[in-house]
Amino acid sequence: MPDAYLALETGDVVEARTRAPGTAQGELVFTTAYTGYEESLTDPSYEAQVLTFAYPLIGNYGVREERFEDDRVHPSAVVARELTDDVADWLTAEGVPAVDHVDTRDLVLDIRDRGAMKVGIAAGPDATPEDAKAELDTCPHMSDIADIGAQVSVDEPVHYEGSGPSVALVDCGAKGSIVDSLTARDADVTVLPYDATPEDVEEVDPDVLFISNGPGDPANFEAAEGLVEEYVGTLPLAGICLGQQVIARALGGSTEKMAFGHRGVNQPVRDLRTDKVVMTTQNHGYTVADPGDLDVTQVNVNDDTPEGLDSADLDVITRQYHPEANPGPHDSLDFFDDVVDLANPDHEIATAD
Ligand SMILES: NC(=O)CC[C@H](N)C(=O)O
Repeated sequence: MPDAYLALETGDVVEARTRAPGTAQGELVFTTAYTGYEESLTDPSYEAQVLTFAYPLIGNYGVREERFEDDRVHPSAVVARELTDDVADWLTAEGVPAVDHVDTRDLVLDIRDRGAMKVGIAAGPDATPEDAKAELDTCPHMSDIADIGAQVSVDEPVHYEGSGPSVALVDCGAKGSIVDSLTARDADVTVLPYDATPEDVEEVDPDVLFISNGPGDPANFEAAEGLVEEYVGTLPLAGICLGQQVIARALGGSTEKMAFGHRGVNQPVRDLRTDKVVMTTQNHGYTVADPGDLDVTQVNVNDDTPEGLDSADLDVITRQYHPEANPGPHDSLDFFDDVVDLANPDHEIATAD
């Protein structure tokens, strides 16, 4: 007997089994990643989304805090073919609804056909399809969640002492492993709130300004865009995922929503300078449509969307994918060497031509 329901924007109601009770709403997205569920479920970029795992069994190697990217679960609900008790217990304790016994192959095909869509979920002994529909009816469009940055960012600056270059990391929902990747290279990292002002940056007096990943529409991160406009040409700039999108927007470019985005750990990316392909971890639903003053240096092999933007003149390097590789292949960890090297006056940025 089903005791959970997913109300889709298609009008369909999908029956499921409750693994963690509650009601939830959000944008229904899927990841094809077959490992890394702890990292994905604690990735702030998944805020306000309902995460469907395309891989059929999730949780088979337990739940360990040392693999978390943040101190809480970010998707508003979780959908799978089968979730282990470890994951179900964790999500129950976190108060995040989770359902399984769903034909996720079918659901993923729906999302691919229709594009990312809103979903309402009701799970638990008293749940009804009407409860799920009521959640769907009040679910905002992702781009309309204007304060999404406030839901995922630090409130006050946080400092990680290091002997190397100073990096101001604007926290639009930063994954912990981005901080770790910088501190592992001796960077002195100050994490600033998503709405940091130029005065906040001046207090840090960084060598590099870094805009982090984060959830939702990059258009809702105006303060970070303002920092890029303020410091381009004065400070070297770097960005990952939402950071790439914010930097492109600030430098005369634009972003747009994708049909269903890229979420997984085997997205192929071609470097236009070397013609080499690397495998990457991705989690995004928006993309840079116009790179503005930046050069496209890397593209997605599947759909040609920009994966890397650089400018030697403006001193900027960005990636759309997640080079910190938690989870995922380690092919691109050297991006962080390049970020730290931006503080070196003799650094060189190789652009595509
Ligand atoms: N991981 C991210 O930073 C995601 C960026 C943005 N929220 C998107 O969905 O495209």
